Amino acid sequence: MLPTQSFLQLPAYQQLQNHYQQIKDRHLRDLFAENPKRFDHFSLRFEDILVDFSKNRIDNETLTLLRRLASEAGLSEAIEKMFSGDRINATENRSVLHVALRNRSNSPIEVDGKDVMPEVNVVLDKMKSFADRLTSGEWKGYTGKPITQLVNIGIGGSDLGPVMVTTALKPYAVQKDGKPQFGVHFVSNVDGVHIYETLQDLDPETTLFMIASKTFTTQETMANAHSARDWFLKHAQDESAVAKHFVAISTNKSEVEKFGIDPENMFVFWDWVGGRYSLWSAIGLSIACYIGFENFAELLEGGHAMDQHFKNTPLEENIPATLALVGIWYNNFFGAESHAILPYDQYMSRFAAYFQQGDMESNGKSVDRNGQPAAYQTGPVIWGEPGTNGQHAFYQLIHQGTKLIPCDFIAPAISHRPLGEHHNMLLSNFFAQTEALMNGKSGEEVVSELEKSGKTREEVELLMPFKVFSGNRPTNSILVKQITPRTLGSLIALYEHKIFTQGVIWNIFSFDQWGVELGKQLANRILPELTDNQPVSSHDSSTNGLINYFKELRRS
Ligand SMILES: O=P(O)(O)OC[C@H]1O[C@H](O)[C@@H](O)[C@@H](O)[C@@H]1O
Repeated sequence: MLPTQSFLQLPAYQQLQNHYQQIKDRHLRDLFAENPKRFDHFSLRFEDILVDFSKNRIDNETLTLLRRLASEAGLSEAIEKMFSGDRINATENRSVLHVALRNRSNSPIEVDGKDVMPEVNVVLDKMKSFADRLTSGEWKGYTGKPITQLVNIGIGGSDLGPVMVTTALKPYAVQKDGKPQFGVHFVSNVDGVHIYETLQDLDPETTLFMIASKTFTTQETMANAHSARDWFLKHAQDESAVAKHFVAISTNKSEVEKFGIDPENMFVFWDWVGGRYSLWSAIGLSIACYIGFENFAELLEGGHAMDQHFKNTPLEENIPATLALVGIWYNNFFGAESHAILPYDQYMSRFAAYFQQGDMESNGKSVDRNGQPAAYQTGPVIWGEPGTNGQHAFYQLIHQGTKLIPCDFIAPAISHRPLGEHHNMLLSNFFAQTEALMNGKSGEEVVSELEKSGKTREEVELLMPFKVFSGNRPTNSILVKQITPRTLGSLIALYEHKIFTQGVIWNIFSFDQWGVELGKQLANRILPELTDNQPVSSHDSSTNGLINYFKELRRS
């Protein structure tokens, strides 16, 4: 690995620190008053997606310096390396090519001198033909009935993407008799409750399990897959029936065979696809079956279009880079520790959860690419819920709490389920929230409001401080025409590239995830200790105490 320059040593970092001193006390209200064209200057469009980042505590100088930071960190070289198959995931010695999975131009992308596109296309064709056979009813269960229920068994990257996309694109589900043709279910947690509850309403004759695991060794997924197989065989009583009801999605052929899944029913992907970037690969099989392959291809198209934008657009107009830089501004200069993603679309209810993995597993790192401790903040805590639910839960803290929480508000102009005034009501909240967060409400405004409502002078004085909103709380607004497969593909890719850009600037490796290993190792060590009721003494006093109390409780 070549030594890389620390984030803190980038010349623009120092300049930004000085600039921060000038801007930190400026109020967004004043920035807007000074520049009536602020929206025009600080918003970007991509197809029908509008990204308004004008309600941020930035001016032209901020953006100039942030862009300089990106250039000094070598962002364009890094983009070039990713797209050309360089092994940028250095700690695992792997290329990072989710962009190849959605490379609809089909231009060659090489890993070690070999174009990966032909094999990508072979798998896409296999997915298409499988989805078509399920939909047409040609693929039948062991008693000759067509499949009606799909169960994806996977966790992390082999679960969250398909969950999020099938939820977001439910209006595109393949229809039969006026209803989605397939029920789609996701089992991830090793808690037996998850598989138990899922199987309750399923009929083994019409259920198809997709065992999704890059490694095919993940404890949770293997446990759930074996329980599903046991449940299935209890009914089918015939091993040969498994082939009609279990398919595998993995990079690990030998483990798939060991499990007993016919290699014919295996959909492969490659080590250059990171788990949290894998919904575009065969991991998206449940998506392709549920919404139909044409719509899945549209999702890929949308992702590809955003890839082209990211790769070919100068920093001044580059949407993922701009959102990344604005995020760095708060994370590293204002000291913001978290970032909220707030979709005003019920179908997008899992979007924030999806990017909890996407962002936090990628950029939750404290060692830089030189192997040195990163003496600065890296990835933020990502969280969020759909609007308007969040408003009645945690927005209090965003509006009046002591923490600065930059937020992304996302909304479609057109609802898939227009119903009376619902969508206008939803969108009025979307617009109102970012306005309120920006402007706040001053002491004078509160006093005049209270006086108008007939409060006494004493009451006004008492209440005033609690009703003041300081405002100056930053937001991005992302407004799209409608959440279509293409738009969703672009939005996902937008966030992926935002994460990538931030990782480059923080000089960290965004595509490994060593931090998930230790807990797994220790759980494997503890599991055999739980088989009997003998007290344990091999751990620290807290862990011993907990294990021993657990044994006592289950015995009594
Ligand atoms: O697909 P697999 O191999 O079952 O891994 C599932 C998940 O395991 C770990 O938590 C991490 O490595 C994740 O990135 C991954 O998505």
